[in-house]
Amino acid sequence: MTKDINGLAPAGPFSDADRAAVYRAIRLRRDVRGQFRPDPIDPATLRRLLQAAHAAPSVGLSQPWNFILIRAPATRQRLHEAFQSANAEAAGRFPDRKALYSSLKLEGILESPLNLCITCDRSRGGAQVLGRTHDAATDLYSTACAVQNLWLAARAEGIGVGWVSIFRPDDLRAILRLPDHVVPVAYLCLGHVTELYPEPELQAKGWGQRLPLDDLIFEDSWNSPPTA
Ligand SMILES: Cc1cc2c(cc1C)N(C[C@H](O)[C@H](O)[C@H](O)COP(=O)(O)O)c1[nH]c(=O)[nH]c(=O)c1N2
Repeated sequence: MTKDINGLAPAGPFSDADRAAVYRAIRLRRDVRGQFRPDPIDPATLRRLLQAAHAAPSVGLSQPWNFILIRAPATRQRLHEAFQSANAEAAGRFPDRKALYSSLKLEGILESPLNLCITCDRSRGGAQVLGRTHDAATDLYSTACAVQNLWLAARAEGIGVGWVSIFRPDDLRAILRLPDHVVPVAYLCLGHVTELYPEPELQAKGWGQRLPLDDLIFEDSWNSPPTA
């Protein structure tokens, strides 16, 4: 990219086609549980996905993430068992919808060719991090930004991503041998996909619905009426 004399790069809008591609990736990104193909993700593609994650914004440029690539079948088996145990407990938290809950597939730990845990090192950047001085959670938010970057890039690459959060955190810590200062933010299943739901799967299966955007927009304060 060319630089101007102040060291800044041009920042005009993308071309129509490029803009459409960005919005398309956002619109067509899905959480994937059951559509993974078993063929591996080639190293160059995986590298692009990790580069996309690593390009995320982070508080004070602290880049608190690490990427744990999980391929070993024995490790995945243990994680799958940890999921099953937590998921059985979770089903009991929805007594009125237990049958529907239990019918949902909520992970692809064993079917996907790659699992990836994105962690947040809460000590990264030292005791004081610019921008984190008054909100300690901002390192976790930064890590979530990395997850979303990867998720969108993966959609563009034809790689499905599924986020699995139904684990007892101590199980994840023990299996992945995480030190105390490292938080497992996202456990992801990755693999090629040829078909995706056109809408959130949880919507297609009657668990929930996307809320109308206009109901979520306030002006100036929480108590203002919706703008619509
Ligand atoms: C922090 C977090 C945690 C989870 C999820 C997402 C996020 C952001 N999602 C995926 C979630 O169900 C999904 O994103 C929504 O249903 C919307 O669907 P699409 O992502 O648009 O397909 C998810 N899905 C699932 O099957 N098992 C899970 O444990 C989780 N956990």
